Amino acid sequence: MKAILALEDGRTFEGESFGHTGTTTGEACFNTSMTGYQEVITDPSYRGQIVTMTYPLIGNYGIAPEDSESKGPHVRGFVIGELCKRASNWRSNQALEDYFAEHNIIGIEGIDTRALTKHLRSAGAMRACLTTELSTEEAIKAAQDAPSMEGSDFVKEVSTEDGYLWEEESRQWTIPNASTGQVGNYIELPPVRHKIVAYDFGVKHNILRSLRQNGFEVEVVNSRTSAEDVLAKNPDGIFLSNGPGDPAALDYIHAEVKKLIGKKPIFGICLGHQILTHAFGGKTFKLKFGHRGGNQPVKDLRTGRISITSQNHGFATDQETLPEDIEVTHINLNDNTCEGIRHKKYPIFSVQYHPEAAPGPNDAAYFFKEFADLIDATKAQTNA
Ligand SMILES: NC(=O)CC[C@H](N)C(=O)O
Repeated sequence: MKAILALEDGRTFEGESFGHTGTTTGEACFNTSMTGYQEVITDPSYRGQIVTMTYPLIGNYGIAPEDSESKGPHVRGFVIGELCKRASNWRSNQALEDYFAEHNIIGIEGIDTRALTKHLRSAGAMRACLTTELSTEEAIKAAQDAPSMEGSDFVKEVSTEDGYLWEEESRQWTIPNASTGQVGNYIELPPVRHKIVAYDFGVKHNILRSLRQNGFEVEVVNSRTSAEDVLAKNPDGIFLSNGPGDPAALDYIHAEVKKLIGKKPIFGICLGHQILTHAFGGKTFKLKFGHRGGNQPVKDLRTGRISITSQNHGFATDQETLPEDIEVTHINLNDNTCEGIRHKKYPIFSVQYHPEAAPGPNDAAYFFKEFADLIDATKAQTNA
């Protein structure tokens, strides 16, 4: 069916819908990863966004249940150049189109995603409307009437209702075993060394998996859990997850995290890093068009080492607002924005990017081990 993507500044694109039909609005953004569309679609941090993939052909390996980063899709709409009609992958059990139809997600193909991306890069992030039923004028109006990403709290929509213990399935996929027919190859998990509590602001499964694979037992809790309740569990450390929306709109979370500073080792990723920024008394701001993809260069200022990282964020820490006690440890080499911080006195650090990848490079995977080492050092100090 004919579909229209309209931006709030009046620019429009026409294409064909796939999956669901109807009308949806959200913030238009682009992701430059060459693979990993399923991880992007199911990453809760994309809540409220209409995502464009710059890679020209999408859907070629279908959907495989184990590759989802959460229980279902979170994007508000999906914009691509060309949809591959026939998925080819032995692990896939569904075509992207059918997955979208099942979950009521509107996709649009046949879009000049290069022109759209260049426009967003020069004009900045914008609200958008994706529709199969409105006229062009109506669609532009709907984009203009959509709520802004700034000030939006989407964490309350994606956090787990009840707490749970992460059960690691430790599966590393390989080709099917020819003699047993079994698919998947199970890796041995290390014994549990540390028990931590993870705040779920929209956590990706591969973060929980990476933590477990580094010797953590992970108890996941709702985003509204009080600092008192977390400390009552007496964890060895606390993890602050990624998540959607504007980090500045989460005062009720900043206040709880503030109470945890100096009490336990803390590690934060993406939204977790931005929440720590606020808890330290710093501020975040909206980037012009965000960092989303698998090739973002980050420099570790302490070692000079450069990592190619997986990223997905539209806001960033304002370095000028950080108090004396906080050191900027990492910067993005494309625009020099803050990508990592560390407390000078307490065992607390965070990164703006995604060491768990999924999708993207694994250069930064060492942070999970660093967190384990930091807890070891803290325990040794307390026992000394
Ligand atoms: N991946 C994330 O945690 C994203 C954090 C935040 N929602 C941002 O866009 O900056």
